[in-house]
Formats: sequence, C-alpha cells, structure tokens
Amino acid sequence: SSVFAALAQAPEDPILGVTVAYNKDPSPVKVNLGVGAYRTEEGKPLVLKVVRRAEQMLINNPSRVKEYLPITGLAEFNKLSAKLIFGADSPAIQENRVATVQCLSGTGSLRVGAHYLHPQPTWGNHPKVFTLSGLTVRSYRYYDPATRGLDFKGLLEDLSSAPSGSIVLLHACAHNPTGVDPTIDQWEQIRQLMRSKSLLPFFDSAYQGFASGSLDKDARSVRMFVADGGELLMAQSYAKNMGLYGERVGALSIVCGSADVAVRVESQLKLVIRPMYSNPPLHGASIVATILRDSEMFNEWTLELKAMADRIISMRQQLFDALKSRGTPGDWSHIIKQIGMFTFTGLNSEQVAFMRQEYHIYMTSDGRISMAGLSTRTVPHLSDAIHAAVT
Ligand SMILES: Cc1ncc(COP(=O)(O)O)c(CN[C@@](C)(CC(=O)O)C(=O)O)c1O
Repeated sequence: SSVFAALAQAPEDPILGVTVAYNKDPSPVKVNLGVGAYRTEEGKPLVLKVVRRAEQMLINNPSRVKEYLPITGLAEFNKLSAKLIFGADSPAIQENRVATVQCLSGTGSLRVGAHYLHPQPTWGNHPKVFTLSGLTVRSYRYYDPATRGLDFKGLLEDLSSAPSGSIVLLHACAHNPTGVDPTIDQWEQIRQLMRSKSLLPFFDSAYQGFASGSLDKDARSVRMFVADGGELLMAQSYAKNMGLYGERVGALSIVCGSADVAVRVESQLKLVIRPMYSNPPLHGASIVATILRDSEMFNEWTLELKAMADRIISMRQQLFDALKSRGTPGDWSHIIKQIGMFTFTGLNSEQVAFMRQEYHIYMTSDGRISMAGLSTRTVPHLSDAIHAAVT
C-alpha cells in the first residue's frame, strides 16, 4: 500500500492543460491557441537571433564558471532589468531607492513579492492573528463583457472601497486574458486614486514591448507611478519578450521611499528567497545581461521584439477581416482593439468545447486565444470554426 493511496487526482491547469489536450490530438488540422507562447508564421517556437548570439558569446567565454549566484541573483542583470522597466533616467534609480532581486521568471517574482508582503509575524501570537486575517485575495471589476472593454467605473468604485493599505495587482500592459488596457488618462486617474488611499501597487510586467512593439511605451503606466515618488512592487518576466520561457528569467523590484529603506527591503527579500530556492539560475540571466549591456545587441533585440509584436497585430487584422468576409454574426471589432498576446473572444465554454471537438481548435475555456498561435495558414480554419460556433 502507499502512503499516498488516499490522494485524489488533481485537475489539469486551466492554461497549461490546454497544451496537454492539444498534444494528445492526432488531427492534422489541430491548432493550439492556448498558452501564450510566441509561434512563427510556420507555427514554430522562436529563439531570437540575438539570444543565440549571446549564448554563443557565453559559451566562447573561457573564464565563465558555474558558481552559485548570490541569493539576490546576478547583480548586473538586476541593475539592467530595473533600468529597462523604470527607464534609464528614473529618479528612483538615481536616488538608489530600488531593491531588485532576480527571481524564477514572472511567476517567481510574483511569488516572492507576495510572500514578502505577507506580514512578517514577530510576537508568537501574531501567526494566529495573521493567518486568520492574512492576505485575503479580493478582485476588483475590470472587464465589461457588454463592451468587451474596460469597466472603468466599476474599477474605480472597487478601488475606492478597498481598505487603505491594500495591495493592488496591476498588469503593466497587455492585460491577460482580456487584452484590454486602461488609456494613459485612465491610468492617471487610477494612480491618483491609489495614492490618495495609500493602496500599494504591485505591477506585473510579463509583456513589455510585446503589446505596442515599444519597450518604453509599454512601461508608461509603471513610470507614471514611479515619477510621483511613491512606492510599488514590480514583477518582470523575460519569458515572452526575450523568448526565454523555459530559462525562467525574471526580477522583482521594490521601489522604496528612501535608499536606506531599499537596503533593508533587500535584506528582508533575502530571508524569503533563501529558504524558498536559495539562489536563482545563472544561464538565462547571463543571456539577458549580455544583450541589455551592449547597445548594438539591445537594438537588435528591439527589432526582433517589434517583429513579433507586429506579427501578432497582423494576425488580429487577418482574423477580423476573415470573420467580416464570412459575415459571421456579431461585432468582432474587439479583435483589433485589444492589445498584446491574447484576444478575449467572448466565446462561451460550450462554443469553446464545440470548436475543440469539431475543428480541433484549442483555447482556454474562458474564450481566450493566443494570437501568437495563429498564422496566415490557420486563420481561415479558425474563422470557419468561430463562424460555425456562433451561427
Ligand atoms: C500576466 C502574466 N504574469 C505572469 C506570467 C508568468 O510568466 P512566467 O512565469 O513564465 O514569466 C504570465 C504567463 N502567462 C502565460 C503566457 C503562461 C502561463 O500561464 O504560465 C499564459 O498563457 O497566460 C502572465 O500572462
């Protein structure tokens, strides 16, 4: 008998489980629009040329060793990552108010940040008090199914009623799964409200440069908050914009009120990381540092990044045109209005299941499709499936 005999079968992950189902499907016309991982026109994963070049340089470097990194990770990677998201001219960086630690990609950055924010109990009774009143997760209104756009009024109302000191998770750009981002004016209203109520922003930036094709444009929301001198947390991922998915490369930055607070914050982050995974992996961070430190490689990266963003935008236009040419019932303009990796189609779970069974189209049950999974070749097949699903 087994000590695990009573264990129940856990369900597949709602997002990564779509790829599991896709891989099992023998159909020659199957299309995977589940996980938000970039694919080329030929439907293949892409390793950026500049990444291959950086790896070659690393391999050719005879003095390279495989020693442990410090708990906080590769220092140069941390500095360059903060500069990338906050801007080279960021006042917070100039005043040494940013504590950055390399983490296991975006998820790892969010996890370390969340762990750090969970109050550090001191008195023996604190754990009971905090576990009873620990970090409770509540959601705020964001997406309006009627307009397939932002429920801005609902968002402001919910943030207005959040208790002062609450932590608010915000997508820096390319909101997942809706593809709906606040406008710059709406971000300014969100910033003012949050600062007036002392709500602590926790930004999640998994698609910088992927949404608009511009690294700086996609960081505007974050930089508005940093410019006001307030504090925030920032989780960065290089999975998508540098195509380093499996290397698990990311960073958590905490912008603090002063330099001496930043020093103490970094020391506390080390207490979270050391017992969690001790220190992060070397290879991916070395690739990123090699690219970000060299202006010529940085420029080559921005060109490849823009090409990926542009291909996704062209897929939006092609899908929209294909549905219009079929006279598919419904307003599909949200396909070209939404931004980033995903389109939130508005298809319901029955329609998603129908498209999987009859057309071998794979997407998450909430109707989200990864536009990067599409190509000129597969747009007609997807449009036929959507047309059949809604008529
Ligand atoms: C908003 C957001 N934050 C963080 C992450 C985590 O990325 P990382 O840990 O790989 O850096 C993702 C990835 N979301 C994907 C692309 C993949 C996934 O679900 O893991 C998605 O399909 O939604 C994301 O969409």
